[in-house]
Amino acid sequence: MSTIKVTNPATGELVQEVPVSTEEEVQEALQKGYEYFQTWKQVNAHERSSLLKAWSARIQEEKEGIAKVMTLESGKPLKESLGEVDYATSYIDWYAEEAKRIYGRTIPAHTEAKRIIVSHQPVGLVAAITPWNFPAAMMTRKAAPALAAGCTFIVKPAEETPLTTIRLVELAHEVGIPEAAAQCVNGQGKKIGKLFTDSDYVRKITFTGSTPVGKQLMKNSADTVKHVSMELGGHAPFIVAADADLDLAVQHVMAAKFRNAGQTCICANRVLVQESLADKFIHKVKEEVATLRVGNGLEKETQIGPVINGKSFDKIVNQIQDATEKGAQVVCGKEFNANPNQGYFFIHPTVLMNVSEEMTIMKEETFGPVLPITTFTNVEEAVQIANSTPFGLAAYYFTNDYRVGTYLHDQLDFGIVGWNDGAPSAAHAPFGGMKESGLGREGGIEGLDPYLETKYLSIGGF
Ligand SMILES: NC(=O)c1ccc[n+]([C@@H]2O[C@H](COP(=O)([O-])OP(=O)(O)OC[C@H]3O[C@@H](n4cnc5c(N)ncnc54)[C@H](O)[C@@H]3O)[C@@H](O)[C@H]2O)c1
Ligand SMILES: N[C@@H](CC=O)C(=O)O
Repeated sequence: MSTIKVTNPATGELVQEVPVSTEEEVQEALQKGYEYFQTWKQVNAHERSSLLKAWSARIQEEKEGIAKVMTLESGKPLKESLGEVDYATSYIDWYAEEAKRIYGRTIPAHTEAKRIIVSHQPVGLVAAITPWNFPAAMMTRKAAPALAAGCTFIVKPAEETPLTTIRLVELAHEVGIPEAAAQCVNGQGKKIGKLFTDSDYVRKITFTGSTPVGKQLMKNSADTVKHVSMELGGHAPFIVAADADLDLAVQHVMAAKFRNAGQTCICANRVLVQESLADKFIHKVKEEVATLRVGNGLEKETQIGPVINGKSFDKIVNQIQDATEKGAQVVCGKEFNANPNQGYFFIHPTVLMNVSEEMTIMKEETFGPVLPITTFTNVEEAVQIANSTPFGLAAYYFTNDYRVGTYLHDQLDFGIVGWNDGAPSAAHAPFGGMKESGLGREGGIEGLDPYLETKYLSIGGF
C-alpha cells in the first residue's frame, strides 16, 4: 500500500502515514458522491442547516486535539492553530444559517398569459483541492456552502497536511452528515486533480493554492464545462501614507505579514511607505520584529514556526539573496536554521529596505516571513507600483485622509481591500481575487452562489 508520510516541518519527525487513495477508490468515491447527490439535494434546508451546526459544535468539542494535529503537520504556532479551528467553524456556522436563505424570486411578466419564476438548485457533486497553509478553514469554507446548497462534496487535502482534514470529515460523519455527502481522498495533487477534472460526475471544481495549478485545473475543467472557483496566489501591497497612524500601521503590518510565518495568500508582500514617514516606520517595524520568537509551534512562546518544506525555504532564501545582490539592505533577520537532511526549515523574520521593482521579491509571492520595504512620493505612484502585478487578491493602505482613502479604494485592482485594517478575513465577507488571483468569492452571501444553478421557469397559458 502506498502512503503519504506526514512530517513535522519543525523537527522533520514522522507524524503519521496516510494511505494514498487508489484510482479505483477515487472513482468509486466520485460515483458515490454523484449518486448520493440525488438524495442529499432533497434533504430540506433546515435539516442540512442542523447537521452543519452539529458538525461545527463537534469540531469545537475537539478543538484542542485538532489544533495540535494542525501544528504538528503544518508547523503553525498552536495559538494560530486554535484560532484557525474557530475560523474554520465560523464558515460552517455562517453557511448553516445561509442554507435557510436560498431564496428564489418572481419577475413581472411581459404578458398576462405568463408567470416568471427564478429558483436555485445545487450544482451537483463538488470536488475540492485544498492547500497546506489553512488545512481546516480552506476546507470548511468550501464544504460548508456546498453542503448548505445541497451539493455533495469530496476533498483532496494537500499532501503536507491531510490529517486535519481527515479528522474534520470524520467528525462530519459522526454527527450524521452522510459519508457519501462529504468524502476525503488522499494522494498527489496532479493525479487526483486529473481524476476530478476528467470525471463526468463532478460538476464543480473549487481550488485554493498556487496560480499555475489553478490555471491547469481550469484548462482541464474545460472539456466537461465544469463550474470553477479559484482562490489563487496573491502579492499584497501594504501602503502607508504620510498622514497614517504610525502605531496602527506597524501593528497591522506585523499581523498582515507574519501570521503563519508569512504563509497566507493575503500576507502583505510589499510594503510601500511614503518617503517622509519611512525612517520612523522602519525603525518601529525593526523593534517589533526583534520581539518575535521563532520555534516549534508546540512551544507556548513561539510566534513564528517553520516554513512548510525545503522547496518553500529555498524560494524564500533565493528572494532574499536576489534582493540583497541587487542593492536591498537587511534591516534585521537573514538568519536561517534549516537542515534539509533532518527535515526542518526555519527562517527568522527578515526586513529589507531599499527594495526596488526589478527584484524578484517585488514580483513574486514570497510565502515566508520576509518584509520588503520601498518608498513612494505620491499616492499616484503608490497605485502604479501596487497594481503592477498580475495578482489582485488583497491590498492594504493606512491613511486618515478620506480623500486619499477613497482614491486608493477606487484605484487598486484587488478583490479585498483593507483600509486601516490588516486582517480583513471573515466568514461573512466575500473573500477572493481579481486578475490572476482567482475567480469567484468564498464567504459571505457571495460564497453560496458558486454552488447554485439558476433555473428560470416560464409558465404560460394563463
Ligand atoms: N492561495 C493560497 O492560500 C495558497 C495556499 C498554498 C499555496 N499557495 C501558493 O502556492 C505556492 C506553492 O505551494 P504549493 O506547491 O503547496 O501549492 P500548490 O498549488 O502546488 O498546492 C495546493 C494544492 O494543490 C494540489 N496540487 C498540486 N499540483 C496539482 C495539480 N497539478 N493538479 C491538481 N492539484 C494539484 C496540492 O496537492 C495541494 O492540495 C506557494 O508559494 C503560494 O504561492 C497559495
Ligand atoms: N489566509 C487566507 C486564506 C489563504 O491563505 C484567509 O485569511 O482566509
